[in-house]
Amino acid sequence: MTTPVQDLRGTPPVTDAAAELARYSRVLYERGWMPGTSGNLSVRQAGGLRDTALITPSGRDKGELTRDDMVTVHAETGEPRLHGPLRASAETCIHAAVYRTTGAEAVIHVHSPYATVVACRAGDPARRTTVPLTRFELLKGLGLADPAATRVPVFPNWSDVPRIADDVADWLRATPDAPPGLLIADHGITVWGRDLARALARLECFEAICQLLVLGARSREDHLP
Ligand SMILES: CSC[C@@H](O)[C@@H](O)C(=O)COP(=O)(O)O
Ligand SMILES: [Zn+2]
Repeated sequence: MTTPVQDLRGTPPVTDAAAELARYSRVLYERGWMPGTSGNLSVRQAGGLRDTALITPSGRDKGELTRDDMVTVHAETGEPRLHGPLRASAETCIHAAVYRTTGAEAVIHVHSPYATVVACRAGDPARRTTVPLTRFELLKGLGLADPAATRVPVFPNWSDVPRIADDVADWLRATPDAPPGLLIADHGITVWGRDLARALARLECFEAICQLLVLGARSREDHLP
């Protein structure tokens, strides 16, 4: 994908969540991280609407979305809140798993190339594995308790997506110091944060670290607890 990437920092502030989702989706599509309708984004609503989230629709070109395309779902179950013409992302349950087990307010899932290569190499079709990350300066961009080392989980890419969501929720409940992201084998990466800007910044760090790993940088395991 060679189209210039719109500079988020140069665009006017957006006041509503649905328009912000559309804007971030367009930027991620233009970056080449959401090819062929892949990828999905969501934001948890605030205040009295906190039990709901807005998420991108399923099967749509993520570079063409508008604020009117976003779907309202229950934040922690993923069930549709309002029934309209568009179906919520097929991976809504994974976003809901993150919302009910972390303090996340925004979740981004993309099929970015280097994270996907790492997820292919480290993934096991039958069980969860982990990728050790140590020493990389970019770890400081993940908001970790210990910025020197972490292990990123790689979940099996079950065809039954709710099974992936159950694996994710189980692991996040059992791993209080989990990094704010996960890999799905042969599939992609999901990252979260207190808002879309923070989730995007963390996604960029994950993708850049995965690029270093693919290019041959070694992440020694001898620093891991
Ligand atoms: C191009 S197939 C990609 C999908 O199977 C899925 O992995 C994905 O990321 C997007 O699903 P969606 O239901 O559009 O949110
Ligand atoms: Zn996907």
